[in-house]
Amino acid sequence: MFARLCLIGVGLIGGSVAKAARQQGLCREIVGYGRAQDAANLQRAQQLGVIDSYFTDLGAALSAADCVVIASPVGAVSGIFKQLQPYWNPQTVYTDVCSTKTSVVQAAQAVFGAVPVNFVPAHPIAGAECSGVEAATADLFRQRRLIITPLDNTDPRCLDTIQRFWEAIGSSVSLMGVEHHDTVLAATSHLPHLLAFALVGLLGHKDEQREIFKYAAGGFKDFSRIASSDPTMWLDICQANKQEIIPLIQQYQAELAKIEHYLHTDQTEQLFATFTYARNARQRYLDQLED
Ligand SMILES: NC(=O)C1=CN([C@@H]2O[C@H](COP(=O)(O)OP(=O)(O)OC[C@H]3O[C@@H](n4cnc5c(N)ncnc54)[C@H](O)[C@@H]3O)[C@@H](O)[C@H]2O)C=CC1
Ligand SMILES: O=C(O)C(=O)Cc1ccc(O)cc1
Repeated sequence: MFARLCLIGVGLIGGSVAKAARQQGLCREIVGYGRAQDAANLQRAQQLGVIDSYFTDLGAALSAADCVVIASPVGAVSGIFKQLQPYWNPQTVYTDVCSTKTSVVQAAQAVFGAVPVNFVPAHPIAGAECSGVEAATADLFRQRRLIITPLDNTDPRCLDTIQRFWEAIGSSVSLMGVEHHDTVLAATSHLPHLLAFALVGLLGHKDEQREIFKYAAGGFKDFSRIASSDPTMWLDICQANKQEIIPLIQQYQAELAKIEHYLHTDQTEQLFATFTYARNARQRYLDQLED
């Protein structure tokens, strides 16, 4: 499919894209690019056989690349577009894997004036609470969703290429508007991560925290897993999508206040109805996972 795949950022997601693309025979050569401070990580990625070679010189990394995947933290994307601009090649397909899409598209608009037709914004809805190339796996995206947020001017051939790439890796691809993506992901990904950070932080500050964590059951382990996620990555995501996240925090606070009120006033039926409604909603979520 590609002669040279260039990954800008070779961590959990970039490394997993590389492993999956290699396993499926989607490219002849895979190279990584990073800043001087990323060199040790890139060297490790090469040692692990995730990439064939790496560069800290962007021009060298991009040379002969027919596909470029930006797999850096959200906050680095604007700077990366600025660096890419002088080398931008109309024959190359560019894409990204970032968790927020409006910020990425706005960054491209700011640098290029209009989002280049050969840039296809994308987001794999798959990952983990761990980061780094050591955690990369070839099957991370298998049977997982991937959202592409094309723009009106996106070249259909580039869109088709990126869609086929992710399908070959095993993902189920959906197309969605850029802003709609950020609304949906704020609810199911960004808010839950914030809630996990908030709860574990709250408990961690308590004097009896050792006792609390010692006797935590499986439910706490399930709920708190994503509080092990990379704080830098989540800072970037939350800042980039705060317009969508803040109203959800407010709605969640209102929901908690309602539950608090039911408890205070012994409104058993209301409390039961609240739990039952949520349980049924989760069942609907589980049912559609099987579809
Ligand atoms: N971790 C997850 O579960 C998921 C993450 N994402 C998105 O994927 C992107 C990458 O996340 P991860 O792979 O988890 O992070 P990671 O921390 O494992 O890897 C990011 C890599 O980018 C490199 N990097 C940082 N700034 C750079 C720059 N200016 N130029 C070149 N390289 C740079 C770092 O050295 C690091 O190796 C993020 O935008 C994240 O929002 C998307 C789906 C799932
Ligand atoms: O670890 C988990 O359960 C995740 O939710 C991983 C994840 C993190 C960020 C994304 O944009 C998509 C998926």
